[in-house]
Amino acid sequence: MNKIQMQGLFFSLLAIVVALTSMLLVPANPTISLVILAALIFFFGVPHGALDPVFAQKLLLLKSWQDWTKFVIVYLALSMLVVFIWWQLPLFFMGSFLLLSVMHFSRDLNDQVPRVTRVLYGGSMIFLPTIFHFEEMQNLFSLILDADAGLQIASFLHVLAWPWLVGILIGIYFQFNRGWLVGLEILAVALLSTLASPLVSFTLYFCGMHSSRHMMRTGAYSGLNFMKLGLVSLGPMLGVIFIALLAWFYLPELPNYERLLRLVFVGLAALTVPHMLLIDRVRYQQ
Ligand SMILES: CC1=C(/C=C/C(C)=C/C=C/C(C)=C/C=C/C=C(C)/C=C/C=C(C)/C=C/C2=C(C)CCCC2(C)C)C(C)(C)CCC1
Ligand SMILES: [Fe+2]
Repeated sequence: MNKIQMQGLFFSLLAIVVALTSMLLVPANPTISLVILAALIFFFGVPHGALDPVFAQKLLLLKSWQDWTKFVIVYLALSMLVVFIWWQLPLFFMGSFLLLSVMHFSRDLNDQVPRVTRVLYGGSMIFLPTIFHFEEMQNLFSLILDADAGLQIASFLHVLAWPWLVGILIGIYFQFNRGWLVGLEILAVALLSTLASPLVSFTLYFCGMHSSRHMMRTGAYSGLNFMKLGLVSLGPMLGVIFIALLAWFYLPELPNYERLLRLVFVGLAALTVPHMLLIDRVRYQQ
């Protein structure tokens, strides 16, 4: 079993345990839970994007400091454009963000898995929570956008959730026949997103699967060891802290829960666009 397979196995077992025990957990104070989840996302999820310079250097052939400056400006401009769209066209913003996320998450699985199964896997984090946690999902989307848009998005996801579940169960069945471990990974993500509360399931998936796997692949792609990858990510992580502090003060005066929720999800959406544009190219050139 190679390192990626071990990561997949470890994540799957943890996700299944969390999914099955999540019903027994007593609901905690929402603001404190959100602070803990946001910290986990920051320390274990965001660093996978902070490694984007590794890909940028190889793919865009960045050499001089002028090249790097241009890269940083374009990256920041794309992120700012996303924030502008959230502000002006909330429904369009969320629809596109969710669609891009499905495509982005589907790349956790390797190319040997049929595309339709990968897409079903990538969307499970987004569609399946509306089956048993509709109200919580509606509430979260309403806080990030507004009450109207929140209801529309959650209802749309809810309509597709059952067919999505049936589709993914069929995908899991076929995948188990091809290779049990990938089948187990898909099953774990499907169980986690259906049963656990949406923010817990997203955080565990994002840190334990999406981000961990991407960081391991980045190590293999670049040949850099853990220490060197840490050094590469330091600059972008400091950049993110700086931008997050600025954003916190510019966000309108809202209750802390709402403010933090917006910071996390609008922030992730803003970073997703340049991050995806870069990571997509890696796929095509490999
Ligand atoms: C390099 C660079 C940098 C940095 C960067 C970074 C650090 C990145 C990162 C990136 C990242 C980090 C990415 C991420 C992604 C993410 C995603 C893709 C997500 C998704 C999500 C979702 C889809 C969700 C959903 C939901 C909601 C919204 C609500 C509730 C429920 C749920 C959960 C379902 C800077 C800017 C400094 C500068 C320039 C250069
Ligand atoms: Fe990513």
